Amino acid sequence: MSIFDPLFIGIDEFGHAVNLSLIYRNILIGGEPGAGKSSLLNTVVGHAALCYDTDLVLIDGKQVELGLWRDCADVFVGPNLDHAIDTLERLQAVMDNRYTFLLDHRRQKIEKADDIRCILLAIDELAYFSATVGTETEQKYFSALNRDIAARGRAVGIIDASATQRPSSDIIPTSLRFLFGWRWAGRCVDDSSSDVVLGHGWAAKNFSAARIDPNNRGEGLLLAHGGVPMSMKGAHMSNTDIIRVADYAACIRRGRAELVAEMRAAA
Ligand SMILES: Nc1ncnc2c1ncn2[C@@H]1O[C@H](COP(=O)(O)OP(=O)(O)OP(=O)(O)O)[C@@H](O)[C@H]1O
Repeated sequence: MSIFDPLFIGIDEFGHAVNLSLIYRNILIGGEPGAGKSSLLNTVVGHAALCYDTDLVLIDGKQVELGLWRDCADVFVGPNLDHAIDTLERLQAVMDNRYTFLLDHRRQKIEKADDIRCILLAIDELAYFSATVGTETEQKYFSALNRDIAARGRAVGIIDASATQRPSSDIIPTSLRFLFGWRWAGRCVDDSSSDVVLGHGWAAKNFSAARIDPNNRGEGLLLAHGGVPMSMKGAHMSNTDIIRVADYAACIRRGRAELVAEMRAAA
């Protein structure tokens, strides 16, 4: 699989598959606790884990939401703000190097044929790093780094997938939201929280994730290709499913790394 191909993320209200292209995009996932955010993020990470052209950078304040992918990840960050900041700084340096490459080759974005590995940056839970742990200065620095990566990373193959259970304007200011082309709102407590994820004004037009049945976990409003929020149910992998896919992905990734090392040694 390639990250340049659309990924299956669930079904719409007619039962049709919902496929989402993630390359050159970021995705914001918001909703109340239990809405199904981690489930959707796991689907995105699982797809990327199986892609031959994608590295994984996973930042998970709770550790267990994305922790099953740890063996597939190039970097796995737990509840450690210093480590998260250090990781985003390194990602920023990679991003800058890639822009230098593009400039040198008179190009504006990387393409599939470039053989440059894309990077999925997945963050669960955004508010943990931007508003809970550390000093205010560190939190602001983390947010600034994440904003920069979301703003400039897309053209150089860095995809930002961030999830939060606190869809409020202090965690997702408008300036940050607009950097996420794709947005998914699981059930939210009220219309304004739903608008924080999807964008101001959608609730007034009857697109509010506050109307989702709290028992219908995984149901959400997706703002993507069509430009209008669509109702959909996210694909869900059980713990066992994730372990199976993650073990398989770790195995093929290790195999690839060994193959590359062998080819380099032979060259
Ligand atoms: N798409 C889905 N289909 C079926 N069940 C789902 C789906 N998504 C989530 N669930 C159920 O809801 C539970 C909570 O989902 P999940 O952990 O993804 O929520 P969350 O929004 O990430 O919660 P939190 O903010 O507390 O981390 C899951 O354990 C699962 O049982």
